[in-house]
Amino acid sequence: DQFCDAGLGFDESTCGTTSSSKLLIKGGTVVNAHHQEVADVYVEDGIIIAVKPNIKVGDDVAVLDATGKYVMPGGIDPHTHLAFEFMGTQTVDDFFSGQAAALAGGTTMHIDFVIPVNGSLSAGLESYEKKAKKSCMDYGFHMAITKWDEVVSQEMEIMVKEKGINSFKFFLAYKGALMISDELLLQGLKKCKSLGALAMVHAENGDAVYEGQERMIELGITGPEGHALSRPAVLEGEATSRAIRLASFVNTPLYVVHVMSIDAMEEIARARKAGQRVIGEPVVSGLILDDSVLWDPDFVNAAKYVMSPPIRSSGHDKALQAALSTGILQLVGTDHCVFNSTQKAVGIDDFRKIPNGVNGIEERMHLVWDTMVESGQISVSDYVRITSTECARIFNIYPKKGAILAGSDADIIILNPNASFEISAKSHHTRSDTNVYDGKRGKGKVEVTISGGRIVWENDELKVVPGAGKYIEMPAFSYLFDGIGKADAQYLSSLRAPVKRSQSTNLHSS
Ligand SMILES: NC(=O)NCCC(=O)O
Ligand SMILES: [Zn+2]
Ligand SMILES: [Zn+2]
Repeated sequence: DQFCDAGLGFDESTCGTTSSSKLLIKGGTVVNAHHQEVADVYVEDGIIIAVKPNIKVGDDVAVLDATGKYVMPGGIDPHTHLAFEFMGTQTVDDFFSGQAAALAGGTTMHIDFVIPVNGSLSAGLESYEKKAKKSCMDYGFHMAITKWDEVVSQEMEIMVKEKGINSFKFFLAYKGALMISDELLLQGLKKCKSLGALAMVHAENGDAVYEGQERMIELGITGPEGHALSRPAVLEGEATSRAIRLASFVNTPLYVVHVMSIDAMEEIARARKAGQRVIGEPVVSGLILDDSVLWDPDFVNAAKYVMSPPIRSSGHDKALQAALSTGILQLVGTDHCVFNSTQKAVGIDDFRKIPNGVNGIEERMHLVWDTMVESGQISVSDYVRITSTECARIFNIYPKKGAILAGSDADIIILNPNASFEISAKSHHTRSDTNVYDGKRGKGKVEVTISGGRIVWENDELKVVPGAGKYIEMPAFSYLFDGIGKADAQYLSSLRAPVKRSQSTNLHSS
């Protein structure tokens, strides 16, 4: 058995496999999204075989003592960008380094966004399949739609029916690059609905953002603060509202990615209250940071926080936390999209050129625990729901993922609520030289990560194997589509009801 250390100087070519295929986790509190109990968890060949008290095993089984600790499903990050070519450069984390960082922080699966090549979905998928060959943990794909024609429409069908992709992202921002029109969004929503695929939106008004950027430059505001000032929350609220209303018009479920503001969150709350199927995904940066950092006189420090939609002023963070704890927002992502300080420095004289994106894949599980559970805002079960189970349900891979149940994949973490964590750009596992959470400390530490039945993180050591990660196909028609057809049928029959008109007295022939 040979493992690979994911630290600096790692040589992917020298790695072998693997650890004991039989594992018993003893005496921990096993937490699922709807239940928790003290029990043992027995794992064989990457699958959970049994969850019950006092499981007896032979000497050939590796035993982990989890007494006094929580045994939970590994995190699933619904929103990442690894090896992403964006704004003239490429993210520093690829499918190996990003996933290694994830495992060190208790995340055992992520869903990344395939970007089409010149609008071609199949070319985009081919390129991401190559990038993902070095994966050391399980992953799935969403796909962006960047242009519209008959070929794209047919390729969407292939992606869903043959390639295991059940979600498509529409960018309403990044004018001149990824941004699409309302006309395309409508076509895309209709196609998603017919395929049982989930439409996702990056909700900012890209035309207005462009206008806001011009304004800032005219005013001579060229630093990172110009990023926040040029794309205020009202533009996120507008695009969120527009996308939600168009999804309502088509009657198809909608997933709003990186909800960063009260404005966007309130649009989601309103729609959900009216019975619409809208999912809201806050990301860790929006939950715990505020935009004061963008005014830091040190460019390197300010630029590392540039992402879109921008991190908002203090108050939005707390409101998003409250929305998460009360079910207005459903799950937490990261939008992990990392550029180092040299890459960010391209925008030293013009904030519009700073590559957009922040880290989070390694930090999400700790920061959500500390912010939401330690503070008393949510229960441990709800923690499992918002970091893992809800994602698995939305993308239709539950209970293979997102649960500690017999038959589920053995993606498991052991979290010690009495230990503490500290985040540092010096010791983190992403390839970036900066970290937007540098210096943050908190309670609750992921002491063990098990991925596909193998212990990959223990005693602060990472042992990962490139190529060990599997592509997880995600079937269409998740629970979000249940009943959509019935609602359509009711609507249609209401339209077909004859209109009773009396003979008009004003119409008479001469
Ligand atoms: N969010 C961000 O700034 N970068 C990644 C691309 C996106 O998700 O919009
Ligand atoms: Zn986005
Ligand atoms: Zn993103």
